[in-house]
Amino acid sequence: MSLKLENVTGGYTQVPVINNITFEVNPGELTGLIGLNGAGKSTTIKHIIGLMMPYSGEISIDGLTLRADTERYRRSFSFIPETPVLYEELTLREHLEITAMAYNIPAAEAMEKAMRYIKEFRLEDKLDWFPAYFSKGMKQKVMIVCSFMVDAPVYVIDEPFLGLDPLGIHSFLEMVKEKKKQGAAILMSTHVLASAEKECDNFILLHHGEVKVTGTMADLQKEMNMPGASLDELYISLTKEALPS
Ligand SMILES: Nc1ncnc2c1ncn2[C@@H]1O[C@H](COP(=O)(O)OP(=O)(O)OP(=O)(O)O)[C@@H](O)[C@H]1O
Repeated sequence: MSLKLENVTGGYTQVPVINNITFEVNPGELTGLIGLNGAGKSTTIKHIIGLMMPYSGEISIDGLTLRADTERYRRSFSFIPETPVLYEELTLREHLEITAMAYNIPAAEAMEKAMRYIKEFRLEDKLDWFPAYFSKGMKQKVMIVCSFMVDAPVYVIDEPFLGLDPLGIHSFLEMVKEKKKQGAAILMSTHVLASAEKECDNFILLHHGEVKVTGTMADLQKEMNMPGASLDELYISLTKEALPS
């Protein structure tokens, strides 16, 4: 199933932010959403996950839209936010349980799926801990486990690298590869361009709320007439007008 944005324009009540955005995230592929601070990445993601409604245009997952079938649309994707959002009064185990309930996954099956990720992140002795005792990276890992324990066709991931240690990043990337192999379409926003260049199959370069260029590294290099350029170089060139001279 693919995630499709067609001519999406949107923003906050008085502040238009994204303008006529069109792109597609295909099954089995990791697509990087790249842009400067304020480019509109989080706003785009908020529209995809249904926290905001577009002024115009359409967002669909395999033809399914939020407007037409809210519940099925919401169950078609799983989201990892940039800032972990955990319930202070629930333990790690209870977070796994409510995620299973939200997605209608039988409890035993959900725990079996979750435990693979819990072990990979070395959290198995923390199942009965409350979030107040977790570090920032541990909270981020809980969000990743809650998202990946759901077998969704689409994953939306907002800046996953910043709170994780190198071992955590390695484990996370292995999980992403596994999801890709299973055919998931994954959209990931990040500023960590070296990792994005290495790991992503496709890129969407956003600037001032508009999609400037999309495609593989080879497509971007060709489109921007910069053969052999790194993602870092392409990105800086694209945003030069925004940098101080
Ligand atoms: N709640 C809000 N109300 C009004 N405007 C907002 C709100 N949140 C963000 N914006 C504006 O929307 C624009 C895009 O912000 P957004 O958070 O989407 O950027 P981003 O690309 O995710 O940036 P970053 O890399 O810093 O996370 C910015 O101009 C920002 O000021």
